[in-house]
Amino acid sequence: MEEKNEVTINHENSFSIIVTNLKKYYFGKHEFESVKAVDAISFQVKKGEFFGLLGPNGAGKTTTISVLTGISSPTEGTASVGGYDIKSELKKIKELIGVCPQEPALYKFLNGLENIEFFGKLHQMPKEEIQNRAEELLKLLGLFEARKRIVKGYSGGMLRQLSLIVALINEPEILFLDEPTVGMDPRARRKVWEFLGTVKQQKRTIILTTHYIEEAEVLCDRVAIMDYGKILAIGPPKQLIEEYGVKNLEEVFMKITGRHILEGI
Ligand SMILES: Nc1ncnc2c1ncn2[C@@H]1O[C@H](COP(=O)(O)OP(=O)(O)OP(=O)(O)O)[C@@H](O)[C@H]1O
Repeated sequence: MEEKNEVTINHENSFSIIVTNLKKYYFGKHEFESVKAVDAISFQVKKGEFFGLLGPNGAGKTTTISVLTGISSPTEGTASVGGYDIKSELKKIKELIGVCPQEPALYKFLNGLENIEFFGKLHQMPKEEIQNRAEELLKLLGLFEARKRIVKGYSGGMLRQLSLIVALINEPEILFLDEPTVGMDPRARRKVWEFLGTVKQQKRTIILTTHYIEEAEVLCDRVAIMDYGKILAIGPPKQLIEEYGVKNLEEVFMKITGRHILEGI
């Protein structure tokens, strides 16, 4: 049930992301070592949409984000982000996006606020703007009190929250979140969901990867269910649940694959 589209790079169109027949293969020395991490996927994300890539470990979610954000190059296929081509206009794309990677990339020996300031300066933001934005985001995520603590002492959940703030510091039009709540306790997870609800109201486009069913159902306008590099189903959570005549997205996945999403995690 893939959405097929020809990529037409149009900076005024209503799509933030257009992915067409995208492939990312990792080649090993031997055939059996090669992996089709992303295997001919096509989808579009509308401006302002909260779009989820939902699937088990190894489904190809992170690889998809890596290709769309220029961390790795595609084996085949095309994609545009913010109207710019991922192969030839990466510099423009970098100006539009914020990325919250699966492994937070922060400076452990700086405190939380210093980390935010560092990344704000990289974006050439004025000092006062960085301060104001940092304060607002730290308060929204409940990290304000910990802002002057060295990051080395942060818990895994706090590191993810700080990583989220860093990804948002420059007010990106398009936000990529790779498993933003992994390892968080339910309270911290709900706090982040609430926060992301606020971010969504700011009309940003958000692409989230997750293997948490509830996260996809609560946050996403539409989800693409991925497995073994392919998109198996795509649509609004409620619509998919109805279409497959089941109770939740976990059961949609089960109905298609005969497996649980969380199997093996
Ligand atoms: N650099 C790499 N070299 C070889 N294989 C890779 C590489 N990166 C990812 N893979 C493989 O590609 C497939 C997809 O991995 P990917 O990390 O994109 O999945 P995922 O859905 O994000 O899962 P997870 O949530 O566990 O990160 C997996 O089989 C993985 O082992």
